Amino acid sequence: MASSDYSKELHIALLAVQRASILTKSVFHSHAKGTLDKADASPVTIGDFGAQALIISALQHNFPDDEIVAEEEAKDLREKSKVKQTVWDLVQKAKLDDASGEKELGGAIESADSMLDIIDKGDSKGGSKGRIWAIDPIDGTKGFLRALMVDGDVKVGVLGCPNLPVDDSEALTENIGADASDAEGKGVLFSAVLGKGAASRSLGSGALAKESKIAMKAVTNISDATFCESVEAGHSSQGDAANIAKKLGITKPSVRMDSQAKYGSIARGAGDLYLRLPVKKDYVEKIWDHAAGDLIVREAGGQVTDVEGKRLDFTVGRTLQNNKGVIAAPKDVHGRVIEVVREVLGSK
Ligand SMILES: Nc1ncnc2c1ncn2[C@@H]1O[C@H](COP(=O)(O)O)[C@@H](OP(=O)(O)O)[C@H]1O
Ligand SMILES: [Mg+2]
Ligand SMILES: [Mg+2]
Ligand SMILES: [Mg+2]
Repeated sequence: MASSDYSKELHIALLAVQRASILTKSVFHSHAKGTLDKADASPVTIGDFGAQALIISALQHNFPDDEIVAEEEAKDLREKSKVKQTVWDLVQKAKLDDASGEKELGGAIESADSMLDIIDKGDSKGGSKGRIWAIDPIDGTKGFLRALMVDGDVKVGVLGCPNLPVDDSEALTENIGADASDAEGKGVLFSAVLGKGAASRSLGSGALAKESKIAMKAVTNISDATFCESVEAGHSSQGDAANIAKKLGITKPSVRMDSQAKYGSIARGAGDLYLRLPVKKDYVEKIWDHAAGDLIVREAGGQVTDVEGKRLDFTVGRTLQNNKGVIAAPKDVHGRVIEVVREVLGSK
């Protein structure tokens, strides 16, 4: 039975991210060598399917009664046997260096067909009752996210960021996009448990590394703040962000970064604000893009809301249909940021 302090959930989620990152690294490396057939499916898609299968298999082994909301579905794989085989080959090879960790995750998946069924176990409708995991097998091409919600509250959040340095003094000096290199020695895992603070550790491929507590940086003068936003202009309005920054007196250029690495970066004080400003009126954010980041930033001393200042509501299904955009900032300055966000968005 699951423990009440969520230590087992955290441990399994962390190990599962490490195992999934072994697979995604191998996808990116084989793609670089041109061994994957791009005409069949993009390497990112292959990585997404494989990572989702590995993660759900680990969660099911440990928490068989939990529901899972995951981004991908196996439909396309069922129709394309060649891609299915490619994913299956990758999944069979992705193992932790550490045999005891591999055992804790339930070991290998039985067959290619059971892999497809496992991928489709991520089809929960979500909601406000019971234990539900939210999973993004690969986010913004190279991050990983998982979070456990219980009765609509995020209790455990884990983010894997293979392209962020473990030491935050190096972070936010450059824009980190989809093509950032996957150099050895890089990679960080962020995590949080509700009420117990946030931590980071290096992302490895076997037993878990030792964690260090993280906290947001205090912002005494908001004009000195650094803000992050999406690399993709279609995901967050960079024009609105520039206007908001200007009104706050911010002169530093924004740091553009893929994935929920933005949440992890501000949570450890490498950067201060995360602005995600709606581009399309009808786009609804997905819970797997935000559940872990929301908890990690709040446990590091921040506040996370939508553009109107409402907390993100994870209880209404697979999407955040009650929210628009995301504004994350240290608690003390969050209210001021929202004021300016409303001014700028309201005057459009
Ligand atoms: N029009 C849109 N507005 C906001 N987010 C969008 C979007 N279209 C896609 N996304 C989401 O943005 C995520 C990446 O976020 P970011 O821009 O911060 O890197 C994508 O995750 P996936 O890459 O997992 O599909 C996707 O879910
Ligand atoms: Mg996607
Ligand atoms: Mg995503
Ligand atoms: Mg994804």
